[in-house]
Amino acid sequence: MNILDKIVADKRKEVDLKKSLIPISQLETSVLMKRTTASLAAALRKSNTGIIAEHKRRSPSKSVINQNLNVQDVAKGYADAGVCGMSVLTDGKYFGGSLDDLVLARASVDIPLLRKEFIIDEYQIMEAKAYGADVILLIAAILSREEIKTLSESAKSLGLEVLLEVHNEEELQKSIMPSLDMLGVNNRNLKTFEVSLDTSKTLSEQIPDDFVKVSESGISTIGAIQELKEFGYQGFLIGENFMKTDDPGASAKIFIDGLKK
Ligand SMILES: O=P(O)(O)OC[C@@H](O)[C@@H](O)c1c[nH]c2ccccc12
Repeated sequence: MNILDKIVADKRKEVDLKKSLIPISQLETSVLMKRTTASLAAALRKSNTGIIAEHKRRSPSKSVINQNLNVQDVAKGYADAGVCGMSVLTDGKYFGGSLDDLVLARASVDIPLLRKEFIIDEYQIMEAKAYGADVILLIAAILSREEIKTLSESAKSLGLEVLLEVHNEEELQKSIMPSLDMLGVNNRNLKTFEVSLDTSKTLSEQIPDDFVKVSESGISTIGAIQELKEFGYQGFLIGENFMKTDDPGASAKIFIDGLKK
């Protein structure tokens, strides 16, 4: 079994367990259910820099990245740096994240927050809203077209935006539908962990113009962003490059200031 299949198999068990312990009716009582959400797509469209900065403690590809940070400090640091949005990993087993990280980030900043998770069930979308997300990630590699449709429509009905992630042409072609807001191209193959920015470059022309294009993973230089912009990308998801430092917010600020020059 490849790593992605393993993650998804574990996720199904986790979601089934949580559903039986914390029913949706309970999630609905969160005060965060009633709030108006912020738009990441709009923030990216009007930005010249387009950085979405991620909170990621560890990953299956890199093991430990940084376990010593306080998520609220990271969130405030990213917001002060001028990012368009923040991505918060909520998977525990493989990425060391949690829904607590999301809710703590929500309590600290007003910028758009993306729940970075392996979403396979509408229950997780309810959770995303109840714990303060504005945007959810859907990964085409683990979902059928029908599932992408149901899940994205359910997100939209809660006022959440949808970032759909693809890694190849087949995933892209099966996924295009109006209930998506942003199309992300993951430069990292989630099955092999190979990273190449060429993935974003090759797929860019097949992404219809009505979606905001986001390039994800393996981005560490200003030059890379300048190049990706020429392929029509307006959003850039960066995790490790910031998280590996002692002060991810300060690192993001230096990076964003560099982009403005
Ligand atoms: O740390 P990086 O290489 O800058 O990558 C960030 C982000 O793109 C990556 O964490 C990611 C992209 N898609 C995912 C799906 C699940 C988990 C993680 C991811």
